[in-house]
Amino acid sequence: MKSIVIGVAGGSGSGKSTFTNRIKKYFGDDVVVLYHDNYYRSQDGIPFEQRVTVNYDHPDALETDLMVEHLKKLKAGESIECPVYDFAKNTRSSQVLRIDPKPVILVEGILLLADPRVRELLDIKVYVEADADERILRRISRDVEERGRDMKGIINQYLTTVKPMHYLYVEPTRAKADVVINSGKNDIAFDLFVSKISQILREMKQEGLS
Ligand SMILES: Nc1ncnc2c1ncn2[C@@H]1O[C@H](COP(=O)(O)OP(=O)(O)O)[C@@H](O)[C@H]1O
Ligand SMILES: Nc1ccn([C@@H]2O[C@H](COP(=O)(O)O)[C@@H](O)[C@H]2O)c(=O)n1
Repeated sequence: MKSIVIGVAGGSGSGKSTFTNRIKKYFGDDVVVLYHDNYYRSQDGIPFEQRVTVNYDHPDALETDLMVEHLKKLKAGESIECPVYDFAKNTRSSQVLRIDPKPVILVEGILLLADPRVRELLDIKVYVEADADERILRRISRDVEERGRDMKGIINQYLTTVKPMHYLYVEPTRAKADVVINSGKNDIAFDLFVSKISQILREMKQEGLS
């Protein structure tokens, strides 16, 4: 099976998942999503109090080697067993997720475009942009509602690591993108991607490649 791989990067809270999930919902079984977040390193060896002090916005916090290996396998038509990250515990859960290859592979993550090995595997590179104040406001709601965090911790993490790492590692990768979209809820960008992906799927089906 031949696949097209689309990478979606951008700051935390920019709307990457919103955009990616909308594409996934539209195309259903033709699309698989690989979340770089699931490749955050296991912290089982250190106590919880120490886990909350880790810099999760530095490239070293992620096991990108494993994601690159998995992405290569998916591209080669092989299934993978993806780790599943538990944000409330700041470590990997005991679950793994079997992911089967599909004609469209979406890969999503803040630091996706920071790694040349990942960039090399992407056919289309997208950067989702949003103002810093909107990103932090969205992150506060999301982290409280879905990631088991409190305000004090969110603010401290934002000021000590999230913000400085964003300007050091995430924002510079905007220049590596083929397409920069303003907000994950951008209907024009969504329509353009639907039409591009539909065209690619049609060509793959005509050539008998998917
Ligand atoms: N353009 C937008 N307007 C309002 N809320 C948004 C917008 N984009 C995303 N959100 C909300 O912000 C939160 C974070 O968005 P998400 O897509 O998960 O960001 P990311 O994956 O980049 O961290 C979600 O609750 C989402 O519904
Ligand atoms: N244990 C962890 C691991 C990561 N984070 C934060 O997640 C952010 C990336 O995910 P998005 O869905 O927001 O793109 C990143 O900014 C890390 O700070 C965390 O808080 N805890």
